[in-house]
Amino acid sequence: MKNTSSPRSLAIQVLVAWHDSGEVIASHLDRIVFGRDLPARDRQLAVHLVRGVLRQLQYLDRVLASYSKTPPEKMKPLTLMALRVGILQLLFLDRIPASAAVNETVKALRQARQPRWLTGFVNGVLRRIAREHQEGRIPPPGKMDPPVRNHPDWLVTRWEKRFGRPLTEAICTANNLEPSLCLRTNTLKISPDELLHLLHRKDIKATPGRFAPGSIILPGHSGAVTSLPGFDEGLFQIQDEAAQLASLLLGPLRAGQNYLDGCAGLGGKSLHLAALLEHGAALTALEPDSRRFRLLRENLRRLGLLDRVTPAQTTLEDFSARTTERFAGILVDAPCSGTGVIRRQPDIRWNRKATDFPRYREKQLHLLDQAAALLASGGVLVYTTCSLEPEENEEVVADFLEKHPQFQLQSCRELLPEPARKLVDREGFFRPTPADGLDGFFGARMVRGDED
Ligand SMILES: C[S@@+](CC[C@H](N)C(=O)[O-])C[C@H]1O[C@@H](n2cnc3c(N)ncnc32)[C@H](O)[C@@H]1O
Repeated sequence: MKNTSSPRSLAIQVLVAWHDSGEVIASHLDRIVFGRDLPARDRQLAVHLVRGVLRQLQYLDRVLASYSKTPPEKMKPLTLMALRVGILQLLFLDRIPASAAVNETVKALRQARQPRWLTGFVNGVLRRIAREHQEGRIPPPGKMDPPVRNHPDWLVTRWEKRFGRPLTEAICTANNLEPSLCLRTNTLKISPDELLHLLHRKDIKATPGRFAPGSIILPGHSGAVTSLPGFDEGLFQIQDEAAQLASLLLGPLRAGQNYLDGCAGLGGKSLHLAALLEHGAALTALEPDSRRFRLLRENLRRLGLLDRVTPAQTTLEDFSARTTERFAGILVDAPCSGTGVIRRQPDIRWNRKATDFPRYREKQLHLLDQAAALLASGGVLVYTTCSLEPEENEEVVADFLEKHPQFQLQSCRELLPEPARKLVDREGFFRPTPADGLDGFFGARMVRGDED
């Protein structure tokens, strides 16, 4: 498709590239939308359209199927994505007039040099859908027969077996809504109350989070996070409350002790752990991926934490092979399928296969084995994922404990503030789901006893 930069065109280009490559949507958004000099409004609309299509994909196709003789699965990706982007605007984006939704979508196809018969077909389908929607004849996803969940059937079936139907429905519903942005206050620089004041002074709607101390929710905020007041000064980081609570599971981070974040990524939890260190305690943060490591360093610098945290670009395996140091606590926030964060990364539901879970499990167990060897006697090992799947969570912990009988499971309950304790199950695992208004997470805390 020719590179044009209207928001509809860009959204269609991103979705086609995602369809053709099978790569995560973020890489295409980075290249096609963020890598371009665009007015902020256009960028926001393009992103909104992409994310909306991914959240409503099955529903959009069900609606489309009733207005087109060619079934959606037989259409060329470009036609299909344009129709999905068009229908999304008609059915979900009230602030866009129907005429603009239709005309601009058709224009994007013309700019992509599509033949007249095709633009005519798309125009006709979208106009009929617009008319029938105005007449109230298109039922919403939950009122379709059968209801549309906008998740692959295999995943819904798997969740229904474990969670039951009501909780599965609640999770799917939450995953189909744009979640609010959540901040973690950098309490080393500002108090949560002062940060709330600062946001309110700029007319930004902000409320304290329900579970994590120092968390702030920005309901309905859709602008760039970099333009929020206090971003450049490092007064906060973006982090869901569930992830904020997960860091607390390693606590308390005692004076004079050394701690390790074995899979630091961009530093979400390292930044938080750094703020929790008691006097003289230190944190080492490992991340092998060069792009992530660069962003980890940038984040540590922005929040003013480079004196508390030593970042190292390496794998846990290489680090373990080189060091003789033993740590009082290690966090393994392992790579995972991410089925708990589908509401923030809506493409995950379409990118995953059931056969992915055993592959992740193997890597997760391997990382825990590596971490175990680096832990001092009496040390704490915290294992977290943003997956809802047992293969990656309690089954990994069970395998690990069987292999390492010197470790004992401890309940996560006591480590969490009162409102968050209900997110811990009977076995002591931390297990929020999107139905709690949080990202889906898993956390286990294990303590190393005497050597065997
Ligand atoms: C779930 S992400 C970490 C997220 C991060 N803790 C946060 O809170 O933002 C997992 C990270 O593990 C890294 N990783 C993958 N293999 C690794 C290994 N062998 N050793 C250490 N880190 C690894 C990945 O590059 C990825 O950034």
